[in-house]
Amino acid sequence: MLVFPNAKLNLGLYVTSQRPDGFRNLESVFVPLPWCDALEVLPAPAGTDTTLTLTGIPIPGEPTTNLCLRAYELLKADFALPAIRMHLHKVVPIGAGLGGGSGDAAFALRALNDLFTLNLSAETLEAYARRLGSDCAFFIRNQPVFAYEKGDVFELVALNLTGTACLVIYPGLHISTAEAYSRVHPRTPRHDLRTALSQPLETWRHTISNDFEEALTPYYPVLADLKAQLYAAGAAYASLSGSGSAVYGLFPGLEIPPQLPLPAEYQVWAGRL
Ligand SMILES: C[C@@](CO)(OP(=O)(O)O)[C@H](O)COP(=O)(O)OP(=O)(O)OC[C@H]1O[C@@H](n2ccc(N)nc2=O)[C@H](O)[C@@H]1O
Ligand SMILES: Nc1ncnc2c1ncn2[C@@H]1O[C@H](COP(=O)(O)OP(=O)(O)O)[C@@H](O)[C@H]1O
Repeated sequence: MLVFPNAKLNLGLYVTSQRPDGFRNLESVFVPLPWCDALEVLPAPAGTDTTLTLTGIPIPGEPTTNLCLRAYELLKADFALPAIRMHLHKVVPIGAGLGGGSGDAAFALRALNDLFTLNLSAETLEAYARRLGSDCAFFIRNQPVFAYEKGDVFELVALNLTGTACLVIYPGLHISTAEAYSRVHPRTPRHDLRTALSQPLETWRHTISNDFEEALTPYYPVLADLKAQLYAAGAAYASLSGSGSAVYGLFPGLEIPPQLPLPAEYQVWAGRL
């Protein structure tokens, strides 16, 4: 079975309070971004062990800690799964605020559910996904949502950005999510995100923000430079995604987003949502 785990963008992100479990409560709207990895999951030939092979962007850490294998181990603890062969071709930048690893994990759960006819509901798959990471559950249903608590409880939002031209720029800075959270001071959101997002997209730049952007820009000034370049190129809205370091711009009036003169080592996704 071949699946294409996509990434996500955060439209607004407010870190609202510290939780007793060490995590933070947040409010954000998550939307799918069609920047995709490729993941193949097959039953292993008889008598062979489970394997994961990797190509594409190198993933830090031992392959045994890869979220795809962790997803398999999680289900295997509860169901009599046979050994499998997995291959992940990594395309989505890592430590970018695009949830690439979380998408892989959720798509691995979904693929295993389908391949071995486990008949698990989306709700049950979300419960497994939550155990792999706060972002993972979003990718089970993979539709625009208002996310709150740890970013793993959702309400559907009536937001349709399908077809909107979008440019995503990853400047090559791997910002660890834990480091990013440690630099943010939780506070009450200045705006109600759902109300702000229900207004025309052109108003968002005055009403919606990402708390990580303010906290991280002093350490990584390139984030502000990229955002300014996106606005100068005509973006109606531009922001850091998640805990960075990817910055995106939305260009609702255009068929395709503009090209920016960026260093060759930056990774860029240009297309329509
Ligand atoms: C910031 C966000 C916003 O969408 O995305 P990314 O920038 O990573 O894509 C998410 O909250 C990232 O979720 P995820 O990447 O799954 O984080 P996890 O693996 O669960 O946690 C990594 C670390 O981040 C911190 N963390 C994460 C989520 C949360 N609600 N509060 C936290 O304090 C904790 O220090 C935790 O140890
Ligand atoms: N399949 C995977 N793809 C990407 N990162 C993975 C994967 N499995 C485990 N990881 C680990 O997860 C961390 C980053 O995850 P990722 O979701 O890309 O971050 P972010 O959401 O901040 O962009 C890295 O430290 C990486 O080692």
